[in-house]
Amino acid sequence: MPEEQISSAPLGVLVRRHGAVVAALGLAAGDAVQRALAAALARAGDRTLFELPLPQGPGIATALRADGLEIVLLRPADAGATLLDFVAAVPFAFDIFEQILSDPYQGITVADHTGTMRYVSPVHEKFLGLQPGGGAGKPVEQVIRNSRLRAVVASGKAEIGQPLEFGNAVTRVVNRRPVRRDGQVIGAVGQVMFRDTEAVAQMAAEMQQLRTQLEFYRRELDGLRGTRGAVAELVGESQAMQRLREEVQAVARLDVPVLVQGESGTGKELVVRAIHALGRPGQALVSLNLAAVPGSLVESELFGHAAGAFTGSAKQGRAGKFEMANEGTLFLDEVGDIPMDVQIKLLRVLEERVAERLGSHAAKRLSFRLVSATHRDIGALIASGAFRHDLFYRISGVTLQVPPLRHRLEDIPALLAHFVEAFCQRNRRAVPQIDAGVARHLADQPWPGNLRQLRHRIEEALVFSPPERLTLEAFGRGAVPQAEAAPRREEPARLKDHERTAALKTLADCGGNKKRAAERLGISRSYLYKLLA
Ligand SMILES: Nc1ncnc2c1ncn2[C@@H]1O[C@H](COP(=O)(O)OP(=O)(O)OP(=O)(O)O)[C@@H](O)[C@H]1O
Repeated sequence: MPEEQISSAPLGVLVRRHGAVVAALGLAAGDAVQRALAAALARAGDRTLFELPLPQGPGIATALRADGLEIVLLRPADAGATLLDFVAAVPFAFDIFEQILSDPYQGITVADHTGTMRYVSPVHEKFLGLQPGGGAGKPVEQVIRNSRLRAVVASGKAEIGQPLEFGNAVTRVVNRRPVRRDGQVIGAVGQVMFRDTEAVAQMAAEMQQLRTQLEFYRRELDGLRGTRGAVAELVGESQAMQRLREEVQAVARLDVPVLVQGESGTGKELVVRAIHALGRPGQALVSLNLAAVPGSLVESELFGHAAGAFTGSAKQGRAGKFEMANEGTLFLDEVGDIPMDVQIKLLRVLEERVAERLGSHAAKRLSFRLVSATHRDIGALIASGAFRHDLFYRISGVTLQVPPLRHRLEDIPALLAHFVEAFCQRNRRAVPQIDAGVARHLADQPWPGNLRQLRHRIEEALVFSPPERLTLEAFGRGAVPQAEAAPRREEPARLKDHERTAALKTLADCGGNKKRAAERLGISRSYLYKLLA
C-alpha cells in the first residue's frame, strides 16, 4: 500500500522489532503518538486489542506479536461503536471482559447462526467436563444436550430466567440472548447462572413459604369476616337475638342437621345463611323452597334425573339439589310442605347418604349439611299424619327458634337504623335523620309479617319522606293491609304479660338502652331483664 494513502487515512501502522521502531506510517508517524503507543503496548501485555490515548482523542490499537516483532494497527475510536468506545474509555475494559468470562458463578456459551458452538467459558467447560476449547466447533446439542441456543438463533427471541436441567438432577437458571448485526441474527449467547440459582431457589422457597402463610392468613381473615359478617347480619340486641346468634355460632360448626322454626318473615333464611357461611364457607348453599315447587316435581328437583329418564327430560340428564349441594349446605325451605311420598325417599337419602338420579341405578355417595326451615307447626303436622315422625328426627338434630318481632320490640330502633342504612346504600342516598317518634310508632304496631313487613314499611316511608329526614308522617300512608294483619292477638291476660309489653315498648322508646328504660319504668334493671327473658 503506498505510504501517502495510509498517511491521508485516519489510520496508523507501527512496526517494532525488540522494542525499536522499524516503521511508522500514518497516525503512528508522530513522536507523541509513538510514545503513547509504547506505553500502551507495555500496559497491554500480550493482549491484542487495547485502548490508546491519541493526542486528538481516544484511540484503539490492535497488536500482532511474534519473535520479537510487533505490528500495531491503530485508529481513533469510533464514537458510534459501543465496544470500542467502552474499550477506549475504560482503561481496565479487558479486565472486565476477563472477569465476565472467568466468573466462577456464571458460565458463558456462544453459538453462531448455524447452531455451532463457538465458545464455552472455562468455568462452564469444567462444569460440563470438557477439555479447554473442547466444545468449540461442535453442534450446540452435542455440547449441551438440551441447549436452546439454536432455537434462540432461529426465533431471534431472548429467553430469560429459564430453568435448564443438566441430567444429574442439577437445574440451573439460564438467560439466552440472540446476537444481531445489522438487524440479522448472527448467533446467540447463553449465560448459565451458578450461584444465582441457589439464591433463586432460596428465594423461590421463601416465596412459597410466604404464599402459604398468606393463604393461611387470608383464610383466617375470610373466616373472621365470615363469622362477623354472617352473624352480624342478624341485627338485634334483644336477649332473644343474642341467644339466637350464640346458638347459630354453636351449631354452625357441628355436623348436625338443623331445623329453623319461626313465623314467616322472622329471618329464618338469614339464620340459614349464617349457619352455612360459618359451617361450610366457600362451598355451595343450595336452596329448594318446597312450597314453591309443584309436588310432582319435588322428587326430580331433589334427585335430578339420568339422560333420557322421561319424555322431556334434559338430554344429558340433570343433577338434583342433593348432588349440587355435595360438600356444601342443602337448604330445604318450607320443609313442612314436602309431599309424603318424597318424605320417604328423603328419609332414605338422609339415612344412607347416597342418592340416585331418577332413571339411573348409579348411587352417588354424598356429603352435604342439611338445614331446613318451616313456619309451620311441625308437631301439629306430625299429629295429623302429614309429616313423618322419623323424618322429623332426621332433619332436626338441633332446632333453632327465631322469635317473632312482637317478642323483641326493643330491637326495633336497631332494625330501623339497619333497614334505613341498607336502603340508602342500595339507592345511593344520604342516610336521613330519623324523627324521634318513629321507633316508638313502629313499636306500637302488631307486625304480623315480622321483619319482612317492617322492612317494607320502612322502605316505603323512605320513598315518601323528604331526603334529609325520615318523618313519622311518611308512615301514615302504609296502614297494615287486612290480608297481612295478624289474627288479632288475644289481649294478654296475665299481669306479667302486660308488664312485658310495657317493658318492650319503653325499651324501644329508649333506643334499646336498658338502663334508661328501667329508670323510666321505675323498676330495677334486673327486674327488667327478668321481664324480657
Ligand atoms: N335479624 C335480622 N336483622 C336484619 N334483617 C333481618 C333480620 N331478620 C330478618 N331480616 C330481613 O327480613 C327479611 C325477611 O327475612 P327472611 O326471608 O330471612 O325471613 P324468613 O323467616 O325466611 O321468611 P319466610 O318464612 O317467609 O321464608 C329479609 O329481608 C331479611 O334480610
